Amino acid sequence: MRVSNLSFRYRRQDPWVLSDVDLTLAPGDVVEIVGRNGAGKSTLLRLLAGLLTPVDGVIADRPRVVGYAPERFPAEQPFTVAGYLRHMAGIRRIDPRAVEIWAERLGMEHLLGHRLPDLSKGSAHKVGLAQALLCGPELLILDEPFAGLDAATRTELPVIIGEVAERGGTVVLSDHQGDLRGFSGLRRVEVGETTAREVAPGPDDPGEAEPAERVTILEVTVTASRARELAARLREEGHTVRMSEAEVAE
Ligand SMILES: Nc1ncnc2c1ncn2[C@@H]1O[C@H](COP(=O)(O)OP(=O)(O)OP(=O)(O)O)[C@@H](O)[C@H]1O
Repeated sequence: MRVSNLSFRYRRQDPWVLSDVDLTLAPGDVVEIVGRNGAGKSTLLRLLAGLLTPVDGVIADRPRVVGYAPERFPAEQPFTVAGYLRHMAGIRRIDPRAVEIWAERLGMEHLLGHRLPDLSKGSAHKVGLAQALLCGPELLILDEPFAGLDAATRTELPVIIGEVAERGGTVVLSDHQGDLRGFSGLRRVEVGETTAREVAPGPDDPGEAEPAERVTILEVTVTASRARELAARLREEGHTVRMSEAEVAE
């Protein structure tokens, strides 16, 4: 995906938020957008997601399936969590049973029957994350995804991000709290003074000097009835687990 000479302002009389931005994002990239408050991080994320249109310049080769989780999920909607997520799955032609799988993964199965407007801030935020992840995004855009998350989900989210990247997806996110610092291979793009430029990884990042421990993929065949329990146990131990489509359909 290539961003060329991108410029954007919200209204004709407004100052430019971004001007002449060039950026290349490759499959498997995980890119953190950094910058001070008001620098234009959310604006750039919305442009990348295709929710805003550049005033000048182009965004080419955007992947087909885009998942976007906003900084603040609009919870004032007349749905239950399950109703909303199933509806989103329907729009995206996803097996609705994937809703339960993501709900479990994000620790929100107990919320499926709750009404969206009644959710706490953190729970509403999880619904925003779930709808972005449901579609199996090739481009995943997350605006402050760690904000307000409980400890278990804060630990799980980098694993999920790693899985999306591992299967060739591109992940772009803002992360004020620094939860992704130390993520191996993390690229960083700084937004400020209307420009966006690649900057070196922060001091906590392992970068190239300290390669991540070698990993291997182990395929395990297990009866469908035991799959979820085993997957949960392996995830608790910190492993990345991906289940086959057959299990999603169980
Ligand atoms: N809908 C909008 N209409 C007009 N101006 C906007 C709109 N949204 C954002 N802006 C302006 O665009 C600029 C960039 O805002 P943006 O939200 O992208 O910054 P940010 O880096 O994400 O900030 P923060 O770190 O506080 O979330 C700011 O000056 C903001 O006031």
